[in-house]
Amino acid sequence: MAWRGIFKIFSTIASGKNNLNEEKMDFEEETGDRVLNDEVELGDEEEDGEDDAEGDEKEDDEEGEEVLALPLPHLPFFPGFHKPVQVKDPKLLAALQESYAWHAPYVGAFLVKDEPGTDPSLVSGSKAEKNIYDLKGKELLNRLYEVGIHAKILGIRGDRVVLVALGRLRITEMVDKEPLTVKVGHLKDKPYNKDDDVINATSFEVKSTLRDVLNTRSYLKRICTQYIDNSKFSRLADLGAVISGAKNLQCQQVLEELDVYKRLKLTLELLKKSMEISKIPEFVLETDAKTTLSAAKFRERLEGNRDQIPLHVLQVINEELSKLQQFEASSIEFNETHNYLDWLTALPWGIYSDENFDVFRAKKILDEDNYGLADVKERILEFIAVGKHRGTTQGRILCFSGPPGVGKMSIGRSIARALNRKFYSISVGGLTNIAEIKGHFRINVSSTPGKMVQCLKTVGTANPLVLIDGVDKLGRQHARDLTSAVLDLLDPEQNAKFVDNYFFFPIDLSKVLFVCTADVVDNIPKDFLYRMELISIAGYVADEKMHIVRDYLEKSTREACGIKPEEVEVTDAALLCLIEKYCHEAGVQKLQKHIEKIYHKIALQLGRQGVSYEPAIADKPGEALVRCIGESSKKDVTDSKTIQESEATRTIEKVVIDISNLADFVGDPVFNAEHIYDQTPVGVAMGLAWTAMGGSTLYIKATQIEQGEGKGALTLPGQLGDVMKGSAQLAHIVARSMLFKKEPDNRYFANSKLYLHVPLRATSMDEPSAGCTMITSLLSLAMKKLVKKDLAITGEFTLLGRILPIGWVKEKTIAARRNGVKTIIFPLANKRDFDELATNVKEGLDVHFVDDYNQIFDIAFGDDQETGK
Ligand SMILES: Nc1ncnc2c1ncn2[C@@H]1O[C@H](COP(=O)(O)OP(=O)(O)OP(=O)(O)O)[C@@H](O)[C@H]1O
Repeated sequence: MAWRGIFKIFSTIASGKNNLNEEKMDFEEETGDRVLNDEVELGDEEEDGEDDAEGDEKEDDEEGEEVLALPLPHLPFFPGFHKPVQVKDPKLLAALQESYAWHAPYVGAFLVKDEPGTDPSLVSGSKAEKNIYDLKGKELLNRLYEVGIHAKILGIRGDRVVLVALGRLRITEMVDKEPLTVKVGHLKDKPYNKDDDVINATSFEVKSTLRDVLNTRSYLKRICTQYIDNSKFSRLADLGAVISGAKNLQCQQVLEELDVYKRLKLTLELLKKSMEISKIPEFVLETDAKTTLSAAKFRERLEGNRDQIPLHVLQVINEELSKLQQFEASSIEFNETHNYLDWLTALPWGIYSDENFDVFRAKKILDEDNYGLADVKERILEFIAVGKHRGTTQGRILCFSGPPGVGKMSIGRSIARALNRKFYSISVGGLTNIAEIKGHFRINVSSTPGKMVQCLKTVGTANPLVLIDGVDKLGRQHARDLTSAVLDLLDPEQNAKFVDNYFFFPIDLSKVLFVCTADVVDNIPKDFLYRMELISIAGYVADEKMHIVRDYLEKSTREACGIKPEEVEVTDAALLCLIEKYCHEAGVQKLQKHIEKIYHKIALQLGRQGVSYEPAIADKPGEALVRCIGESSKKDVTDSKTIQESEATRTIEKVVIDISNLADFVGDPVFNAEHIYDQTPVGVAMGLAWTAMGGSTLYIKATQIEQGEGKGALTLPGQLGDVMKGSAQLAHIVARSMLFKKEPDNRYFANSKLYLHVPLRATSMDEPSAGCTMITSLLSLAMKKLVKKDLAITGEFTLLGRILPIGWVKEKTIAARRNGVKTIIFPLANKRDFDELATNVKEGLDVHFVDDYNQIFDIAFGDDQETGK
């Protein structure tokens, strides 16, 4: 600290010496580099004659003065104080020298804001200083706080300029770009009544806290004490801010506050915090070894961000540290308090990662982590771009919906990476108790805080991206209070004051960015829905899965298993077989599991693989010998000495996985209930459905269970929901009237008791889109005609003969492609939905859009259709 030197300069000014340049030189010689620090110096309040605010004055009373703008990268300073500033911009320095020489030694000094994207509460000079010297004109102007100090140059030596602050001012406009010159308006404090009890009481408290702080800093006490008693309220507030040692943003807030009462309050808070911090080291000296060690550990943790810890938390820390001192080191109370302090001091108070809004970088990251999903990525880029304009991404909650394994979590992780936020996920589906969110009350040693606090401790920053995984699982199986606890987390009104039961004081979660995922949107509790922006991910067709497995899943699994690319080859045919025959899913979760299974087996085989004594037989020198694992695994060399000796001539036998040996790694293909028939038999038609697992194909099957004159009836599976039951009955009526038109003599429906089977898995979403498929299967049975091969039909039918649109067009189309469907019939009203799909999803499909069942009839039972007789 350069306070001794500072005091000398102050005395110089106070003693009325005019040759400040000379004095400054003495000062520098005596204090050396310390003058480079951003220390401020107490000047003579009366000498500069400013800031006589008590009781008078209007704001901005002197408009229009032009001054050079001097950026202050570290701390603002206050009227009545002196400050040496290093000026690194040669043009600005020359201009300052000229002003000084021409006896117009006035300048505007403005604190530099941190770089855009940096959290303003994370104050650090280096961040502010970074690149500031490259900025000119408007760019520089935008990086300066508008409110600054009107200062007089007292002397210049080299690139160091000594200033005394005269008063506050505000930039009104830019006059010159280089060096930056601005027009300013002078600011005066708002009028106030100096006899007011409240302001007097506050100033009294400021003085007393200031004295307490000074008692811990004897080097300042001597210089400052006289000013405490003699300063006006406004100057007292400024003095307090400086002595508190607060960082730039907090001091800037004091500088900008023209209401003297509010300024005193701000300063009081800063001083109290400074006081609390100063208590911690005192304690450490007084206690026993174990407690000292613990306290030292806690103190060390707080070291970096002391100033960012809220006052109420500091108070709790100090109280708990005092308690710790009173307990036996082996007592339960000691351990309880120790745990509590451990949590308290491990939280990232005021530590934020710098948010990055660069959309080009974000796009690169999203592409690096996730294949395809162009529309989803575009939405995310929009989200980031809006965040850039607003200065924050807070307040909007994205919710990714879609079946398992479509990459919802992976996208969330990429957003965190793109925004430069830490990532943490909380699966709410697995929560059983509100305490998992809100924490346990501190009643015993094993009590812990809730997930959110655990998250902050784990990630080490106060602004992570937290993925709430499975919001659709809330509500149904959970107690109402757990659901509302999660809701409070997401609510910007509530989460700034989130109270974890373990701490019992508010923790600010307002800087956390929440993103949610859900499998089924319809199951998301309503209270959540209206806060969210839904982005759905439908699933992947085979060629997309091929890219994902080749470029992402295989690569990451191979790396995780420590296998080199040259040691293994999984052929395209094997991967395609895996996709088509083993993994009938919308996402790639099963595929990932199968790839892991394959690679674990490969790792074992490579581990068992012997070492060849012969030189590698390869086309090119150094190339690995490629041989099928079946042949090679017979070699079993176990002698480790021999292995070491033969390292130099080691032959890597590449494991090749093809269709022929795929089953050795993943077993036989699984039964695919979505594709049972190559050609559906009479009475069976294929429909398209949507379930929580994504789109799927399903077979609707009509069977005759009884025959006889006048026996016409329809029986349905018991598990069918009301909507589907209604659809089936309507389908029976429509099919009967259709048959009468097509084959008037056919009395099949009148004389047959039928059973209409709908697969259980398709009935979970009780909806009417299978209506047209039901009619078709009934007609197929009645006319003994096969339905066109590889045809899937979806559409709701009304009694009036209209075909109504259905939902989940993308999901259903993907499911159709996955199950070898060649022709799809969609309602005409869904044409637009289909047209909007990506080309690779629509590829190779013959799609018909209809608004009348006759059109379906013609496609399904066209002239070339075989009869099933
Ligand atoms: N488009 C994609 N590109 C690359 N990898 C993907 C893609 N989609 C999914 N994956 C990968 O598939 C795996 C499963 O994805 P993820 O866990 O993100 O799915 P999810 O939709 O969140 O599933 P769940 O609902 O079961 O939680 C991850 O390894 C993920 O990286």
